[in-house]
Amino acid sequence: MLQTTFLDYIYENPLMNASGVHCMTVEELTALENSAAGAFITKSATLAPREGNPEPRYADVPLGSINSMGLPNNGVDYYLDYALKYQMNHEAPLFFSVAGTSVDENIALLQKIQDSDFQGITELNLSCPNVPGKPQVAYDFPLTEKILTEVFQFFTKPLGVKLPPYFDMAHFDQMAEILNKFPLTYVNSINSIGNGLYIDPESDQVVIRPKEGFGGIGGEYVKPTALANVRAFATRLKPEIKIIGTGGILTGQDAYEHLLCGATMLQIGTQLQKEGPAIFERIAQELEAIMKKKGYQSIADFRGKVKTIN
Ligand SMILES: CC(C)(C)CCc1c(C(=O)O)[nH]c(=O)[nH]c1=O
Repeated sequence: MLQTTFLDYIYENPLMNASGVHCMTVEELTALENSAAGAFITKSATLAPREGNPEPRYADVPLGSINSMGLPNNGVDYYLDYALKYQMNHEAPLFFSVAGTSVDENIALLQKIQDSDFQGITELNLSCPNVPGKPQVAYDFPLTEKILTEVFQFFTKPLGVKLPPYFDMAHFDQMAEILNKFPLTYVNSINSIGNGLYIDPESDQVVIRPKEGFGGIGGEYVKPTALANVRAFATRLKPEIKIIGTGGILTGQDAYEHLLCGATMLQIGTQLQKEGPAIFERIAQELEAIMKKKGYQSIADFRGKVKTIN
């Protein structure tokens, strides 16, 4: 009932982890393999391993989470090694995330993947930092177009981009116009809402050490923004660019709403961090129950069919 075709492969369901959550180590990735998740993705990798920011750098809070991890990861070779082993005895394509801390590093990372035997799907995290004083890459439209132009000179494998949220109709239009120029497999929207601040009510203190407590926000807080971004891109991008919906998925109803907005695959971050991989079974069951109640046999029956008020 939840079968989902993505890039010519039929996944059991559209549910997967969001990059960064439960995907840093082989152990965590293996647990996702063994869960009810239809697919899964690795932690955004850089060329060299990175320690990341000093802890505490992640905090669960009542309505979501806040993080300023600083891109801790075991380096691209660690994840490529895992990916090449994984694809030897699994059919379902693995999603592989990369996030260079410079344009050059992004190109080097993708060149490495292009030259490898990796057969899965690559996700370029465009929330990666830019030169100090300039906004993240995905908020720098000319730079985004420059990077994608350079990438598609040599990269021929399936590629998606992970985007931060946008909050202005002109930005949806401008970003979609750029993305429509490239043979992208998908757009993953949204990444955490950048630079939020959470204060502990007991201690009057922020809850993460880096950046004086400023960090990306996930969880319930972000669903309306996530749904808007999914819908905005689903209605602006050429049909061959699919949408992966991420942000604020805690229940089957949240998953259903992302699908109504036009998402094909669904990524879960904060609530996976809170609940563990058992969440995939729960959300799959809740989503199936909603579909049954509404008389749908497949997701294709309602994907993208959110109603407006005419
Ligand atoms: C924010 C960056 C560190 C530039 C990229 C990695 C990342 C992080 C992170 O590793 O801090 N956290 C997120 O919520 N989203 C991300 O894309």
